[in-house]
Amino acid sequence: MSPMLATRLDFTAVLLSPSPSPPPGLRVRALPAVAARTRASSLAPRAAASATAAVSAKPAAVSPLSADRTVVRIGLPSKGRMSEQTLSLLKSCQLSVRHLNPRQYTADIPQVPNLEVWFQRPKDIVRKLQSGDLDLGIVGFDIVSEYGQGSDDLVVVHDALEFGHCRLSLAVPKEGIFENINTLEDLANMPEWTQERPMRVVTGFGYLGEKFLRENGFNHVSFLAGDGALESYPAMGMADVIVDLVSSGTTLRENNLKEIDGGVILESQATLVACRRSLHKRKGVLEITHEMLERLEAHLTATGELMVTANMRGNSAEEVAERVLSQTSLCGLQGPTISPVYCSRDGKVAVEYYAINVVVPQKLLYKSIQQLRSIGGSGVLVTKLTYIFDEETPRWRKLLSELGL
Ligand SMILES: Nc1ncnc2c1ncn2[C@@H]1O[C@H](COP(=O)(O)OP(=O)(O)OP(=O)(O)O)[C@@H](O)[C@H]1O
Ligand SMILES: O=P(O)(O)OC[C@H]1O[C@H](OP(=O)(O)OP(=O)(O)O)[C@H](O)[C@@H]1O
Ligand SMILES: [Mg+2]
Repeated sequence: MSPMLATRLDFTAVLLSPSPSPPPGLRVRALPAVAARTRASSLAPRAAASATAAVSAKPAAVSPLSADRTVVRIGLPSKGRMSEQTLSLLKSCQLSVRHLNPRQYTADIPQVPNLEVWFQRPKDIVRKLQSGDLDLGIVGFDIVSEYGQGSDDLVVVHDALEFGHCRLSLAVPKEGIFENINTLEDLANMPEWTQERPMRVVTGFGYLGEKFLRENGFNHVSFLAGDGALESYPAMGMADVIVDLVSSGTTLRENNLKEIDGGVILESQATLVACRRSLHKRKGVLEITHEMLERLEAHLTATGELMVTANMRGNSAEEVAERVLSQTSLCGLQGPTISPVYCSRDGKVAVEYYAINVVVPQKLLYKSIQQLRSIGGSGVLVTKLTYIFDEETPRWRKLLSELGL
């Protein structure tokens, strides 16, 4: 069977009929704001927020939560580039996954006794979270949005796990009839697209792609579903434009394609997602979610920060503090910690040196060392940080309020 499935969608017809309402029992809500973040690039995600707007969604097969399952389940990507990075992030949070046999789809995290790991394809993680067969999952926001379709069954617990960064973007050929097409508006207004000859779009993101083009005034569009190497389709004459993930932009460039202004549909990175009903009803899910969230937040806050310790001669802690605070790179999280270093002088306890502990961003390390030296710092030690736990976890508070707890 052909790996592709051609879907022809004439928007003239689609737009004339009223949008179907969401099926009963499926409240469509805005997903968290990863998509709405603005990017520094000139390709502003014009309709990024639209990917979160209310739309019709097919109901997932929602089964009642199985009451006889007492163990909590998390789904992790079984393949693809997210798989290794997910395991490595969990390991950095002391949540190492013990996977005895690579052909087995289950594993565990010894640190969290009541948690079972299931390796699944990313799209299946989303589907199984919706059906309640998984309670938690780590998956890209692109997959959550495409397969979750705004469903209220899913709750994004952590929206920025800081890996798997990419964007879902529309791209067109650089040359030929697209040579002077630089914006979404230019593309929509091309006289070439008619009911008989619609703009042919190839994508693996049929739901998001269709919704984006419909909401941006495209009238004559047909879709072709493709799984990979989509950048080859225009050159093969099989599609006019593509809607696919872009990270560095290399694949587009190497295949003579370009992004256009307003063509970014969604910004994505890895997220921790939960099944709403599990959070409410399954024993242990909320507690495990809390622990994972605390560890992930504290670890990601600590990433890129270093602890710098140095000794400095001085008459008092205050006098040393004054010197340290005069340097802009040495202010730490809440100012430096300064403590006396005790030594024995003529049989008595004396203080000649003070130890300074300060957390500095990794990128300011060298500047901080220079500043420490300039005010008399010596014996500088630099340590990586595993966690920075704040007084409270903002995302936990947000989750509780989202759950009405
Ligand atoms: N080029 C990229 N750079 C960074 N992250 C990406 C890139 N492409 C995809 N991703 C992210 O990684 C996730 C997994 O994509 P990947 O292509 O590795 O696996 P897959 O889609 O399961 O495999 P396949 O493409 O073979 O079907 C995507 O859903 C997306 O969130
Ligand atoms: O902007 P870039 O950094 O070049 O990355 C973008 C490419 O990465 C993904 O493909 P992948 O490597 O997963 O191959 P696939 O097409 O087989 O899925 C995506 O589908 C693009 O083709
Ligand atoms: Mg891929």
